[in-house]
Amino acid sequence: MTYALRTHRLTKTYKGKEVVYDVSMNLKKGEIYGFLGPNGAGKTTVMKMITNLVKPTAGEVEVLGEKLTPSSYEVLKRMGSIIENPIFYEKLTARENLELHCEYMGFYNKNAIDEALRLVNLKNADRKPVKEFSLGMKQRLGIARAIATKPELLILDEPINGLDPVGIRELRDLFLLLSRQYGIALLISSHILGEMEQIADTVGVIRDGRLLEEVPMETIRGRQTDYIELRASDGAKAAFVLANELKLTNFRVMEESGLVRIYDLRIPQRDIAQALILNGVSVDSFSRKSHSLEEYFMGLIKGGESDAASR
Ligand SMILES: Nc1ncnc2c1ncn2[C@@H]1O[C@H](COP(=O)(O)OP(=O)(O)OP(=O)(O)O)[C@@H](O)[C@H]1O
Repeated sequence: MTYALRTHRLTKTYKGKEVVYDVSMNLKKGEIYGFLGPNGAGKTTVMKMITNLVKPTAGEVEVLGEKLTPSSYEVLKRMGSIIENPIFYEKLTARENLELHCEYMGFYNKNAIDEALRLVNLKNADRKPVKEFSLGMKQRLGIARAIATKPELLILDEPINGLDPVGIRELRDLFLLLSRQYGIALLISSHILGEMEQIADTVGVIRDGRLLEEVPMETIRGRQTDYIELRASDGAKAAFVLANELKLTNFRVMEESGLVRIYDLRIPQRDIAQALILNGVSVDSFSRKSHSLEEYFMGLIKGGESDAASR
């Protein structure tokens, strides 16, 4: 197996406090890795260590098979990144910003700049000064800058933050294109789980500086369970009908106000609705659902919290 990026027991301590502890991540070539965690979990610190902006207290980073050292200039050229908000020369145009960056990186190639602007859909805006750009355009320009030097690995810290739904969709399509057509591996941090669910191949969940889990999306999908969710006028009464009239055991009343989830899908929805109504329970909504990444993630985070509380 060839990896684009691996970290081995990466640890960072600030003033005696471990903000990242023992993080071992494995990002395969060409894949999209969703790096998920709540605010303050340590995502940016991990990414700064990966890009050599911060020195690890302990542990190692391996980029494209090479161990990172303070003088790893060559391998770092094969990696593009946006950590925190990308900063540009505001008075210069998109193209001028990219030209300066490529020259600085020792990689000047007009075609690569054209292609990067085209890929992020800024070809028509390339003569505008950056100060006239929207947040979404700036994010896309940041990505154009990161890919103009043809990297094999991209590190993107919360690229979706603050974007509207259209901006998010554009970036999602771009990430898929970069990974699937250009074979670039992407490490993308986010706390917007729904977005990662749609594009990630692997998900790593970090909380309190610790990597709680690293798992292929396929495995999470395999764990998903379908259920019927209904909102009844009376949760307790609905439970009584489900247990006694329909002989169901695998269901849960989520809220006393009447939100019920039924995991046993053998009885048709129509029969369930009928039994409830005949027994004086009205049903406001009825739908078939499945556990999303959001619920999986919340389960992990909450599991952590209750462990901590019981310690
Ligand atoms: N230079 C520093 N000195 C001291 N503490 C720091 C420093 N940088 C980060 N921290 C702390 O490390 C923890 C992790 O921060 P980090 O920015 O890595 O989290 P994050 O997951 O990226 O969160 P966010 O999404 O809010 O940026 C936080 O408690 C933060 O206050």
